[in-house]
Amino acid sequence: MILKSLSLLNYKNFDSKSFDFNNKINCIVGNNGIGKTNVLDAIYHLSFGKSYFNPVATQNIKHGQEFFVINGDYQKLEKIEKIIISLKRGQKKIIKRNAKAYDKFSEHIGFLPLVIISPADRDLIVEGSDIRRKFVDSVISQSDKSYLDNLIKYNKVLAQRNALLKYFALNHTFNADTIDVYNSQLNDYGAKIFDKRRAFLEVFVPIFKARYEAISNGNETVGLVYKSDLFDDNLYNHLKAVINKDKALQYTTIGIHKDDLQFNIEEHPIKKFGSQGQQKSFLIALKLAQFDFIKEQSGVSPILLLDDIFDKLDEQRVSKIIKLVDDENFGQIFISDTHADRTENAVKQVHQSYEIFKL
Ligand SMILES: Nc1ncnc2c1ncn2[C@@H]1O[C@H](COP(=O)(O)OP(=O)(O)OP(=O)(O)O)[C@@H](O)[C@H]1O
Repeated sequence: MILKSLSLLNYKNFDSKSFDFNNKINCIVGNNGIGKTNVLDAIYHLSFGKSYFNPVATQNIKHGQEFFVINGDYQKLEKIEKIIISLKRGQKKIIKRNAKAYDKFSEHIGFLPLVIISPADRDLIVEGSDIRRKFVDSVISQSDKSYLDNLIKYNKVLAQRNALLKYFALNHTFNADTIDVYNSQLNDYGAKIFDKRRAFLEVFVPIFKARYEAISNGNETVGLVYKSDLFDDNLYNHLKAVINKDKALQYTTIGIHKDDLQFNIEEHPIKKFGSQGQQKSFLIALKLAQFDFIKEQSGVSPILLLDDIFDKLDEQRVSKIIKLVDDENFGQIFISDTHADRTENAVKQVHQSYEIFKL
């Protein structure tokens, strides 16, 4: 799958900008703050219907403007697919594929598989469990529609149960039967999500370990450990057992929305015990494993976005990373970097087909 061309209108710092891309490697270079990451984010937007960096949709509209439009022409399985995303202040975002608007954005997820590696990935290590759950959900969702459906349904019921707990507290009342209906629904959707997460990690962990070993030359052992209350008992029983706590706190304290993925190095949390270099290698391995997994599941090479990952790395490592991604396994790659020479030198050593876009 190839992004042939991209055009932006009022997207972040761009008024109007168009690109015709190379089928293999595209390097977006320029000074700090010029908009390199914004170009990658626009490409991310086309795959996921939202920004990777700024979750507030309207903040992606250029200051002082009323709307943005992102236009991407893809070649996928010999077909041209035209994707347009537009957002006008005060209105709902629209995603169109070949001029037809999607009813549900979730239908689009996975159609244009994509993996991004960025300095912002550090949040996966330093932030709370929700970021790691989102990572797992995003990897599985790109190749499994029913997973995303179940997740959306689970979250809907969860919000209803939480609203009900608040209502009970406010009105000093309680109805066990209504809560029980929600408990059953959460149990059904939760079990499906738990099973998928467990099955996914069984396949994903060995891929991740192999990627880490290649980057670190096999010097350390790393692990990903899935933590979920559902390993002990089913969600229905758990929800019944914690009802007094839930009533007191007015929200649902147990369920797959509390699952976590522990990142370990030598069996200890990498957040506390990993060096900066080890943490960076860990994140790159995680994302390359995501790439491998999606490719294996979908049969399509995801687009790979490498945002600023060469910063603070010496030339040898830059070449090593480019070499790593430049086997035939990989499809189209987008690289952003402040150093035009550094990127070009590294890229031309390993591939003849590349394009440099100077912003
Ligand atoms: N909604 C917006 N309207 C106008 N400008 C915006 C908007 N959102 C972000 N920007 C601008 O985009 C620029 C940042 O762009 P980006 O992060 O792509 O830079 P970069 O080239 O990747 O920089 P660096 O090398 O520092 O990472 C900033 O100047 C910021 O002010």
